Amino acid sequence: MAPSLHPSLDNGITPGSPSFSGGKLHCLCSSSPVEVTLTSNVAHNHACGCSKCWKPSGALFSIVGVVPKANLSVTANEDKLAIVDENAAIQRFACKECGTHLYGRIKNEHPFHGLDFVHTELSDEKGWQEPQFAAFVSSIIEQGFDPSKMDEVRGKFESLGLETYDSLSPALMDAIATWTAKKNGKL
Ligand SMILES: N[C@@H](CCC(=O)N[C@@H](CS)C(=O)NCC(=O)O)C(=O)O
Ligand SMILES: [Zn+2]
Ligand SMILES: [Zn+2]
Repeated sequence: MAPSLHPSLDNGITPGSPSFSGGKLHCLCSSSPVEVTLTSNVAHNHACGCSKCWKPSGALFSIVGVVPKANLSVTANEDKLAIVDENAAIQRFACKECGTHLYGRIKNEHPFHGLDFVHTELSDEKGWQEPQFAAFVSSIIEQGFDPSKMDEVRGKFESLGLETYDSLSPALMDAIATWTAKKNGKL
């Protein structure tokens, strides 16, 4: 049996709606959940296998997309949030009670500065952009996944129509390289 990737991938992908214009995310606390309101859909939504992105229990991958930070606000119980790792490029704000990551923000100079990283599965609304690709796939081995089963994992993504990468997608890697070249005066 193919390994479980993520609940929103295992039974097929539900396409998002191009006219969807945002909604609310909640942490998993049964009382006083943290609420984040987004005023746009996400972009670049993807599966991430890295060790830092929040995954639901039992999932091998995170599903994470971006919104401009101006489109994100914490609208309830912000006092429950704390930064997971102050030194990471992405400062991930997690609920201190249930551990769910509500959003990740890039604090310093960075190609993705101005974008926030969010997990749309934390919303009850339908229409969020569907996952577009899988990133940092080989990183699941670092967390203890059996390397001999990687073909099954990549095959499952392929059957879903998603390309797999061991860093980010070519479009995002090109965006990072362009930013770096401009910073260094090469472009
Ligand atoms: N192999 C590493 C990869 C970590 C990594 O580079 N993650 C990417 C994708 S989320 C990143 O941009 N990280 C920046 C950060 O976490 O601040 C791991 O699994 O921890
Ligand atoms: Zn919580
Ligand atoms: Zn990640």
